[in-house]
Amino acid sequence: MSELPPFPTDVKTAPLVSLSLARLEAGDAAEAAAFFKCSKELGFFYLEMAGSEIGEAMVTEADALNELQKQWMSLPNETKEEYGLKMHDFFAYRHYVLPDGQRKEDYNIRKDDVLGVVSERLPAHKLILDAQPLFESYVRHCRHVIELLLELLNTALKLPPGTLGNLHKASARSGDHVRFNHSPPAAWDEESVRKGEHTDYGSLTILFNWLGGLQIRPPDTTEWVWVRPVRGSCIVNLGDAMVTFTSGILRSNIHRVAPAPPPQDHLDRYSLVYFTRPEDDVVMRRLKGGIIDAVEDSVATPEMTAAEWWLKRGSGVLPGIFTAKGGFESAIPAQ
Ligand SMILES: O=C(O)CCC(=O)C(=O)O
Ligand SMILES: [Fe+2]
Repeated sequence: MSELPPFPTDVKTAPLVSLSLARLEAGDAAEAAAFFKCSKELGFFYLEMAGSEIGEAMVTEADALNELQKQWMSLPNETKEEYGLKMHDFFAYRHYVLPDGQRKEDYNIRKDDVLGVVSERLPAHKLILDAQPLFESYVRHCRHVIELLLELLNTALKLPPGTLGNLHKASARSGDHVRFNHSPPAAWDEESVRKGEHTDYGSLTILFNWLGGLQIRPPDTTEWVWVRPVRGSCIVNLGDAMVTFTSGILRSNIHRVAPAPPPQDHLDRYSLVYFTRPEDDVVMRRLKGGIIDAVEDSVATPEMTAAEWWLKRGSGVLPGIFTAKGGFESAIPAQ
């Protein structure tokens, strides 16, 4: 990895706690309690990978996928568009034209293609197909982390054993995917920054970024604060599906990606995301059991399958839910 200019010290940063993957893997009760606390209060945390064999492998793989995505995003636009929305409504290359004509772009690659859950994979460029072993290893490692976190949440919520895990089996069809994100260096444009405000709509998200730019708006505030990238850690956040399943016990926090702050603002920004979603045929509604039974029915989500849900959210038809001031708001576009 080439050296990047540092994230600035004079900007306001978000109060994310840092949890250790190794300690969570080892069954450390205090770490598990800290995980449940931040899943309820902020819905975002750092996950430090050092000391975990799988975590350390993920850091190396994320760096390799970052290099790969730089190459992929450098392909001619016509080439990338061969894998665009005409190929698939969501698992595709997408772009947004900034006022200066440059493209903010992403590319969604589904877990079911990488792990062979579908018999026929969507077409992909040679760069992607040649990196199949890297993708497969990375997706399996992300799934290891996801399954551990779901199990810990299941225990903390006092749900019958395996409830959350059984809604998220890696071998079942789902909207899980890897995302490459690229933003070129660009002047701050309030409209495009605002357009990007969103909650994630899946269950859990694993994010690697190398430059600043990610901002969150903490609960009970109206101020956007920066999330500092931390080398050797990923950022994990909870999505709207966890809010629906738990009737609001868990939090899916609003966030957005702004141009990186100086002295990082002249660089192209890339990030690598793994989104987990419930299995396609899971019905999106509050779960029965554990401490969820004791809370009021506070999330008015129309019932539909997870497949309908992520397609609607992914195309912007269904607005997001997020807890800004303890209530539920819906006036944001989907991402
Ligand atoms: O690029 C980042 O840091 C965050 C990206 C993100 O929030 C998303 O793709 O949903
Ligand atoms: Fe997001």
